[in-house]
Amino acid sequence: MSATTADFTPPERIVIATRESRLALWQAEHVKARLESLYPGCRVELLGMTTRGDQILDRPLAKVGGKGLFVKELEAALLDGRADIAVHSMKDVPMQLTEPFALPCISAREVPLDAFVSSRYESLADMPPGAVVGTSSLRRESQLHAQYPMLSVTSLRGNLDTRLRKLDEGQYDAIILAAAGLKRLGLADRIRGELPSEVSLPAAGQGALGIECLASRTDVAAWLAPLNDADTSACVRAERAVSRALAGSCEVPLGAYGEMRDGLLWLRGFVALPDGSRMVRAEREGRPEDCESLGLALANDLRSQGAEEILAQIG
Ligand SMILES: NCc1[nH]cc(CCC(=O)O)c1CC(=O)O
Repeated sequence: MSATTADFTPPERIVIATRESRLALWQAEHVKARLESLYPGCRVELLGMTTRGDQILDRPLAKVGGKGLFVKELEAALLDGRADIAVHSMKDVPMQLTEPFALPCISAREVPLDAFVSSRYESLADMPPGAVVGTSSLRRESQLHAQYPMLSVTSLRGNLDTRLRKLDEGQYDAIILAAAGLKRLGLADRIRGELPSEVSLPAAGQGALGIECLASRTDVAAWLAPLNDADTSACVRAERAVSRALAGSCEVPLGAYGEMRDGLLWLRGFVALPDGSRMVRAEREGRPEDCESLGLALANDLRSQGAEEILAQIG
């Protein structure tokens, strides 16, 4: 049977809106290559854009308006038809998408774990008291404080290259980054070790790519369908439901991580104070079809242990 049926016409041209950081461009090129191999006759073009988020990357995101800053300009290009799709790290996509937009595709996840990067030390356990660990998120910070109270945890900003440069200049003894980003940029050799999820529970969506388009573009959703990974999609949707229910898109010390285990989705989450002095955790297992309600149930488990009080203190 031909690929062309009454309700499916293969694309002739697809324009991908992307941020221009090295990581964003890698991700857009990756999706471009996959679309080109799926649809050999199709021209796939990148539309690079600098977002407001990129201009202020060295300042704490929570102070300047949150993660939405990285997607707004890309969404503007979808709205006015300059682009058909936008490729995102799922971790950077606001938990609540606004009305005309949809995320029809979440592709197979790269390693979701955080990575320990250091030229001085082998591992967190190897670091002496007072050694300085740089991290860009309250989620990592709170977990480090809770488990390695004798280390000095300080903030680390900038894109991946900037963060590695700051480490190499000696401003930190070690830094924690998402392993997926390092691998995508060919920097896997910088990873001294991946932190197990028991040590650093990942952020909702970490390691997964999502493709956004206008909800009205059912043609685009059909083109993207083969790139969707059902397991990753269920896990990430469950993780985002936890985060959405508790915190929206704000930068808070919250982790949510789903894994498929014997056909079931095993979901874990936590909420903590940045200094790690209080932390609530929960886990649940459920059917992947029920991913959203599983996430909401886990958020309720965390609430019943005081998650909202903790978040209010950070407020
Ligand atoms: N917040 C920045 C960001 N967004 C996505 C990644 C890494 C790749 C991914 O998680 O998919 C990173 C870097 C990091 O957290 O170290």
